[in-house]
Amino acid sequence: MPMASSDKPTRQTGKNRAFRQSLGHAVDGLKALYRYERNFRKHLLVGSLAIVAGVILRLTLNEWLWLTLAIFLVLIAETLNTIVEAVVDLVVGQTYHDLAKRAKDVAAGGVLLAALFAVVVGCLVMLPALSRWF
Ligand SMILES: Nc1ncnc2c1ncn2[C@@H]1O[C@H](COP(=O)(O)OP(=O)(O)OP(=O)(O)O)[C@@H](O)[C@H]1O
Repeated sequence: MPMASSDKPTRQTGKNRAFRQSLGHAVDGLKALYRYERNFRKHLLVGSLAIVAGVILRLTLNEWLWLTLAIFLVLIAETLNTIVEAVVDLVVGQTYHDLAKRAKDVAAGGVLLAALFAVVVGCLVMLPALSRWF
């Protein structure tokens, strides 16, 4: 999905000079993810619900580690997918290209792998926690 090219009104193309400036651009990246990527918002919502469930079910430290790893892996995979989509669109625009399709499909496959891992972790963590709760 093409993103707007005017996200950065400053139009900076050179290196960042300060940590605060780098951090600002990283936060802009997260805002763009949230604003333009529907799947990122969905994964963020599911991850947040899993955290609420984890608090209610009083997960152990070990369970929290696995759960947060799974949540962040999905969000990072979605970030990489968005990068690939943006770069492919930048290079080929609306033109069909087999390599563009491969790049986008592989990036989407990476998100699917991370999501499957999250489902496995969710089941392995939540089921024992649920059985402790009842
Ligand atoms: N330039 C292109 N050339 C060939 N195939 C393309 C091209 N652009 C997109 N596609 C195909 O269309 C699919 C959807 O591409 P699109 O850029 O719309 O992703 P998207 O729907 O935003 O993905 P996501 O669901 O991850 O947000 C890609 O996975 C790919 O198979």
